[in-house]
Amino acid sequence: MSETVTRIQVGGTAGTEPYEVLVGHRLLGELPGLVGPRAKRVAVVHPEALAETGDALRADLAEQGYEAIAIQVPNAEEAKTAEVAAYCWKALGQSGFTRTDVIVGVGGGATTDLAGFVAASWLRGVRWIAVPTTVLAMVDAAVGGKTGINTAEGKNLVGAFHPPAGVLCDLGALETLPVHDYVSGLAEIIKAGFIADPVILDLIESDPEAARTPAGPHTAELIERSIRVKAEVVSADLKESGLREILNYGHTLGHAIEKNERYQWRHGAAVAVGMHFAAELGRLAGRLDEATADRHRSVLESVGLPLHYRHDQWPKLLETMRVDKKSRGDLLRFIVLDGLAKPTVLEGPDPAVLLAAYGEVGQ
Ligand SMILES: NC(=O)c1ccc[n+]([C@@H]2O[C@H](COP(=O)([O-])OP(=O)(O)OC[C@H]3O[C@@H](n4cnc5c(N)ncnc54)[C@H](O)[C@@H]3O)[C@@H](O)[C@H]2O)c1
Ligand SMILES: O=C(O)C(=O)C[C@@H](O)[C@H](O)[C@H](O)COP(=O)(O)O
Ligand SMILES: [Zn+2]
Repeated sequence: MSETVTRIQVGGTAGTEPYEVLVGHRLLGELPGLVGPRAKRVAVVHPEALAETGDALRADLAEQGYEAIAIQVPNAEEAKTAEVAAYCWKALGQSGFTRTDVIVGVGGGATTDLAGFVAASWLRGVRWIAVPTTVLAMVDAAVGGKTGINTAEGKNLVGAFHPPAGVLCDLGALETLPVHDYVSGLAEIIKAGFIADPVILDLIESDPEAARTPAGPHTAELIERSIRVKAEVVSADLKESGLREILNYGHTLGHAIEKNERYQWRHGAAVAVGMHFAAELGRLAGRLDEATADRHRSVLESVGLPLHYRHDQWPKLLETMRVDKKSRGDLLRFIVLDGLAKPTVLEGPDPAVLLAAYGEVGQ
């Protein structure tokens, strides 16, 4: 029986190179074809948790005749540092990596962000391929070419737009993902539902418990729909000159929470609280109807994502939000909804409204 592989094109407009996101099972055989004939060397960047997978990919590529090395990096957010990037640069330098050689990032969003950034910065840009192994990386991080690392001042403050040459979403990888990480990825899926594709919300609401596992009946559809949302946005606005900002829904507060928690919270969990906040902000600013704001609470809670954060942290969170990339000068800017699937920018909200919105979130 032939297996279904869905191919979603990204880019190819406004002078950008097109590439494909493949979604299906047993896709790793596609990797050598994506690496291509020009490369002599391939570096497989993987987190500690995926040491076996990283080594298996390295061995496959070596069998195909490439000089393949594996670069193991820390799990999760600990990989997104200047020190770890420098460690990767050293490994590339020592193996004689040239402009025609290729980096493969296999792992969650933290690994693909790092691997993409290393690819963007090495020799001012080499080809890279993303093999996302978490829900979140499949539907969001690995697609669209935003790469980067954190600094002491905040999240993703250093990075580059450097799209991959291809993305392989092998759904089989999700079998080993802890449920906590699986659910964290649902936050970005729910984000895609609120900003662009409400069918996503209907599918989750039809059976929230099933949505929490890769065995659920709608897993592939939820992942594919979310990728299509992302693909459409980044194809129209790769460098975030406008439309792409909608993908930051829930992230202004979410990133501040992640920093405040020293990155011990998963990104998706922080973004879930951030979306709750954005919904309240939209409602209190007179943009969003009450039913849609309530729907944020119900759908996020139904899959086990958090809605609340510490009340006493507001002054610190506000300070961090000032260096959010959407800020312009002293002007804070938030993505809010004018209604379901109608994202828009709220600039310089009244501080009293901001505080009132946090009043619904803080505990
Ligand atoms: N570039 C973008 O557009 C973009 C978009 C969304 C999120 N992000 C970034 O993505 C990161 C979050 O990514 P994430 O949620 O995938 O978390 P993650 O990368 O931190 O991975 C979570 C944990 O799961 C492990 N892991 C990964 N795949 C596994 C598997 N198949 N089985 C078992 N363990 C596995 C990882 O090693 C890690 O310990 C954040 O840094 C966020 O900023 C980037
Ligand atoms: O791709 C984008 O654009 C996004 O904003 C997607 C977000 O889910 C993602 O977390 C992204 O890394 C945030 O980017 P940042 O520019 O706010 O750091
Ligand atoms: Zn995100």
